[in-house]
Amino acid sequence: MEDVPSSPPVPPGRLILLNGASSAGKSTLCHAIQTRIDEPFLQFSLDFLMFGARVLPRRDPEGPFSWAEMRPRLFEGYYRCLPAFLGAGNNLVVDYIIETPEQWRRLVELLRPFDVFLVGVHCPLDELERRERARGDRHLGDARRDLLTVHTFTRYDFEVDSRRPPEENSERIIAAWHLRRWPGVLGRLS
Ligand SMILES: Nc1ncnc2c1ncn2[C@@H]1O[C@H](COP(=O)(O)OP(=O)(O)OP(=O)(O)O)[C@@H](O)[C@H]1O
Repeated sequence: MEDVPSSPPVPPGRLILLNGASSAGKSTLCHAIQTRIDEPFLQFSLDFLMFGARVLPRRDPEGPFSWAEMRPRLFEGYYRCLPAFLGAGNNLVVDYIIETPEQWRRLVELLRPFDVFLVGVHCPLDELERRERARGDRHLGDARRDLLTVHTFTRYDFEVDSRRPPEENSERIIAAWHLRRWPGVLGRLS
């Protein structure tokens, strides 16, 4: 029987993962990276499932669905998408707010085999709260709550001060990404 020609194997995609408090400017930075970097990166944010595209049904306190029940399933589903996209050869630029050690452990477990560049996005509380108020689409107090813990779970491959313009920070992140060492911080975690 003749061999059926198969496609050459696709190398896994690379991940640039931005962690910082709500309103730190992560999504803005993801977009700035995407538009400047010299190869395609898909932006894939948990926000796309939470705030857009009618993925979630109603979740006001009176129901009819229990957000407390749905939340861990939604998050776990999102986490599992990341290695799926990377394994299929897609580069990803992702923003995330690490909230608990369990979340971080799960992400490390799923992402350890991949080339991950971990970026801490820092912003002081007064500026976070100014942005939070100006946006009007975020719950006031989320940024303050996040800031207490978000940077306590891991070290980073690179860090930025998000008071700097996103154009400047994205250029710095891209330059550092090109010079990254292997494995990165996430890959060196046990
Ligand atoms: N460097 C910056 N200087 C001033 N404002 C900024 C800067 N970066 C982002 N912003 C503004 O801050 C707000 C929040 O930005 P963005 O949506 O990127 O934050 P985020 O970290 O992704 O937030 P969330 O996690 O809540 O989705 C937006 O109104 C954005 O225009």
